[in-house]
Amino acid sequence: MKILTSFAELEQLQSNIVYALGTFDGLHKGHQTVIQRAVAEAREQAACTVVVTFDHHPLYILNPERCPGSLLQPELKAKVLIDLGVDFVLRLPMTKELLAMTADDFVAALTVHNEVKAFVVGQNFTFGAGGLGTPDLIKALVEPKGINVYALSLAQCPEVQEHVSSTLIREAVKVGHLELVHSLLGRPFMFKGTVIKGDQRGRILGFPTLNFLYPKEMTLPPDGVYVNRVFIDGNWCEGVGNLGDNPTFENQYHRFEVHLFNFDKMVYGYEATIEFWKLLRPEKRFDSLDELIKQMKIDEQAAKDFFKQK
Ligand SMILES: Cc1cc2nc3c(=O)[nH]c(=O)nc-3n(C[C@H](O)[C@H](O)[C@H](O)COP(=O)(O)O)c2cc1C
Ligand SMILES: Nc1ncnc2c1ncn2[C@@H]1O[C@H](COP(=O)(O)OP(=O)(O)O)[C@@H](O)[C@H]1O
Repeated sequence: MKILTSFAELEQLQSNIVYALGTFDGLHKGHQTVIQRAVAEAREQAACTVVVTFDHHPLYILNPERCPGSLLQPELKAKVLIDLGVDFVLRLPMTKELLAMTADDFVAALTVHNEVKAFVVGQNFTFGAGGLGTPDLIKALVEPKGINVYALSLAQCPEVQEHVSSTLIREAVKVGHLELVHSLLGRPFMFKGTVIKGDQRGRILGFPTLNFLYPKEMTLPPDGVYVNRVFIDGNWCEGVGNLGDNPTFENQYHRFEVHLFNFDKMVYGYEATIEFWKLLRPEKRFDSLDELIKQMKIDEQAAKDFFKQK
């Protein structure tokens, strides 16, 4: 899969194209339906699939304070898109100029220089200046040229009787409903980070932990203790983690740390991917180390039981 970042790079593409359009934050089940349809259509038409998306949410430019947290970092997003069979991603930098581009100009930029076979979008997709571009507008502009437009109905979420949306998933992450999030994403909620040095206290407590700074652009789950799986040093490991600022101790900072079962290696500086499977309990302040250790043992057993029953 190749990532393009400008219309100029897109123009160089010689092959027939099927587009999937969307912001696609999280690549949830609804997004996956749109992209899978584009990939299938491209195969039928001997075309390549180009997913057109943006590097940031529009509010990142318009009103950064209100910009929602992301559900998937770019590197992990690329991996999901590769697994879906996508050939190209046109990841447009979100800028004032792009936001001012009319919907007609946006469609023209995707069609004037390329041989396009089809567009696939979700029914509620809007784009272009003022969000005035709709699936019907794409149809009006390109169907006369023999280009098919498929506006797919929205994937429904049986758990809450609403359609699957990035907003719904963000809200579920923020309150710690990680099992619902898992079901709506079709995979666990995850982030990627680098192992940093902590206070070197974990090993003394009998619970060495990998420490990470939680990525600030990502939607933040509540502080608490989680069942996790971690990809590190080429393997997936099960574990139990804590997100928070360790109120039992003085002079702490907000971080995520995870104790892995069946792991015994020094991995400072390594990259890891951390999955969140379930919130076990809120973080709390303990009056003594013994009480904290006693609770960590209970947490460890709860996480092991979770994986055993899965
Ligand atoms: C399963 C688990 C549960 C934890 N729960 C709490 C907690 O409720 N309150 C707290 O202050 N710290 C909690 N911690 C964080 C520990 O205080 C921390 O891992 C320990 O102090 C080691 O820190 P270090 O890795 O910086 O050396 C938890 C850690 C783990 C692994
Ligand atoms: N089972 C394990 N789970 C997590 N980290 C482990 C484990 N065994 C060894 N380690 C290593 O020990 C380090 C954690 O030890 P710890 O005393 O908690 O130090 P720190 O506070 O720097 O994280 C990790 O960064 C990792 O390299």
